Amino acid sequence: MKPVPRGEILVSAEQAKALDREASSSWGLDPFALVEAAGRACAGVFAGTYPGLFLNPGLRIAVAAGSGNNGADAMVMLRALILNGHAAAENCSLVISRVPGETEHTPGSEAFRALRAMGAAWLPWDTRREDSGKALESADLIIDGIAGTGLRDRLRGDPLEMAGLINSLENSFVVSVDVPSGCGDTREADWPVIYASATLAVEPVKSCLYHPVSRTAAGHILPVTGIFPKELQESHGSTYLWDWDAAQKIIPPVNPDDYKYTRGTVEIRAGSQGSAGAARIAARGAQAAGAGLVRLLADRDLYPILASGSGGVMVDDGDTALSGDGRFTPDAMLLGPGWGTDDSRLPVLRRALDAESRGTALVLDADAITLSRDFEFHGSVILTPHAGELARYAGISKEEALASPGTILARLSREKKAVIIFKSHVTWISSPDGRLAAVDGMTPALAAGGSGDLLAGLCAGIAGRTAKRQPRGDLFSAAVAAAALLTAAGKAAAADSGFCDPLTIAEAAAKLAGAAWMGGVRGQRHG
Ligand SMILES: NC(=O)C1=CN([C@@H]2O[C@H](COP(=O)(O)OP(=O)(O)OC[C@H]3O[C@@H](n4cnc5c(N)ncnc54)[C@H](OP(=O)(O)O)[C@@H]3O)[C@@H](O)[C@H]2O)[C@@H](O)CC1
Ligand SMILES: Nc1ncnc2c1ncn2[C@@H]1O[C@H](COP(=O)(O)OP(=O)(O)O)[C@@H](O)[C@H]1O
Repeated sequence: MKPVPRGEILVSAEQAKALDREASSSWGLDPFALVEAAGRACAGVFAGTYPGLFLNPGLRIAVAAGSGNNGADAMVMLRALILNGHAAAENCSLVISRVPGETEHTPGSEAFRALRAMGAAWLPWDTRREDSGKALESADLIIDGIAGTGLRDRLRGDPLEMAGLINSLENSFVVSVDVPSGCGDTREADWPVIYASATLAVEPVKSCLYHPVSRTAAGHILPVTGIFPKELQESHGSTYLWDWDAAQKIIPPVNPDDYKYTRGTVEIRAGSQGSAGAARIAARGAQAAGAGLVRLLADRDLYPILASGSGGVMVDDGDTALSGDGRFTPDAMLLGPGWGTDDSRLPVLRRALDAESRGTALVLDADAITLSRDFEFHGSVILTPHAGELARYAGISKEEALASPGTILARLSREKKAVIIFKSHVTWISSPDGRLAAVDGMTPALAAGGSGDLLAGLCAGIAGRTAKRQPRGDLFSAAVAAAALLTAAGKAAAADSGFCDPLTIAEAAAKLAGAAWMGGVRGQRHG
């Protein structure tokens, strides 16, 4: 049987703890074995990713360790770096929040004793603060193991002071183990956190790393694998991290014998005075995602502008044209990019929702999200809010949305019977059936007006294409693929053209989507 394409599993701290318990009771992996495996794997991944750091024979490394297993992981990592010849024990120090008692037998106490025996300096933060500070200040590399998934509430006390000092050091490389200390499932924007250069994300990767509010603290996220059996992780995770490589596989390619009507048809209502560009970008997005026909219904005063140079998009006068009165009934509709929130839009919205109740995929973006707030959906809607729009729509603050996207979206998707794409520098996607996904963004090329219009178009294009194959098909997959495609296109366009306009990003998306969904299907029909 072919494996189902999947992203990477993301878990909450609770799920990680449940996994640890099961690993111990059913797989013979006790905490000592897990810490040993995690710490060694962290050393391997880190040394493999940053070989240049270890060219310095006098490299000074300091571990900042709390009293839990996160600190133990960090100490085992240091021990492995020393044993593998990456650092000399006499150049290494341990800054610890608590000295383990002589009779204590925990993964942390054992790792501490091993390093002490190897000759690493050790400094308790509370009684030797000045020396501890000097050890951290003079380190080229700081390994942060102050607190991981055992964090309760916001950082306080000695760990907070240690984190404050580490954040003030500009010239050292800081690598956090598992999560940057201070980062947790409930972290809010003003909670202190270590800002790491890189984070060794011990599998299963913790979802809080991808909460928009904490993502920048994690720096370069490096997955550390080979610790838990895959089956065990699968049974504890419910959220997946998708990138374009994985996401393109969940959408079927076009068929060699497809015709424009069978490749998926899309109808778009977008643009108003002052934002005609949004309509053009959205329409190009739908084409770039592979739709066979795209029809744009624009306000009468914009119609002549948009119709000229429409590049294959069928542009019509939206004041008189009705949905489905062209040559095709759309497989997917998109309402909203640059549309305005005037009440005169409501009859069109009502008709679109009527079509949605009969199974037509409906993407509601920007102004259409605001307009549809009090309407009921029927399972075929995709909403694409950014933080401000989500906050208004759900009656919460922007900060809440950015801090706890999973919880908020899961509830809202279920209540509204809609797939939701929550856009920010990390994009989160939820489905009414409980599925959750994140797409890492961190692509500043997309932080420019028009990227959201492009996403809406890509989304409608993919939804139209898949709806043609399977009426009432999986809109969640379409949404995940669209978000992953936008990010990949943003990166590709930035690499080629630097700061570029959304139509250039649309061209990059068309290239990626074409390579994924048009190649390699010779002699084979799909769907
Ligand atoms: N399956 C996995 O994911 C695996 C997980 N593994 C690893 O175990 C880690 C979890 O270890 P854990 O449960 O022992 O707790 P941990 O993160 O070390 O935190 C405890 C420390 O934090 C401190 N502290 C807490 N709250 C605080 C606050 N508000 N403000 C200040 N301090 C606070 C607390 O202080 P204390 O309460 O002692 O004063 C103590 O020092 C996990 O992240 C991963 O690295 C791997 O080894 C194997 C596989
Ligand atoms: N720094 C970033 N990294 C990754 N993606 C980003 C970043 N900034 C913005 N984006 C993406 O760009 C799009 C912007 O959408 P939106 O704010 O609606 O823009 P507009 O309304 O101007 O089209 C979203 O898909 C968002 O996820």
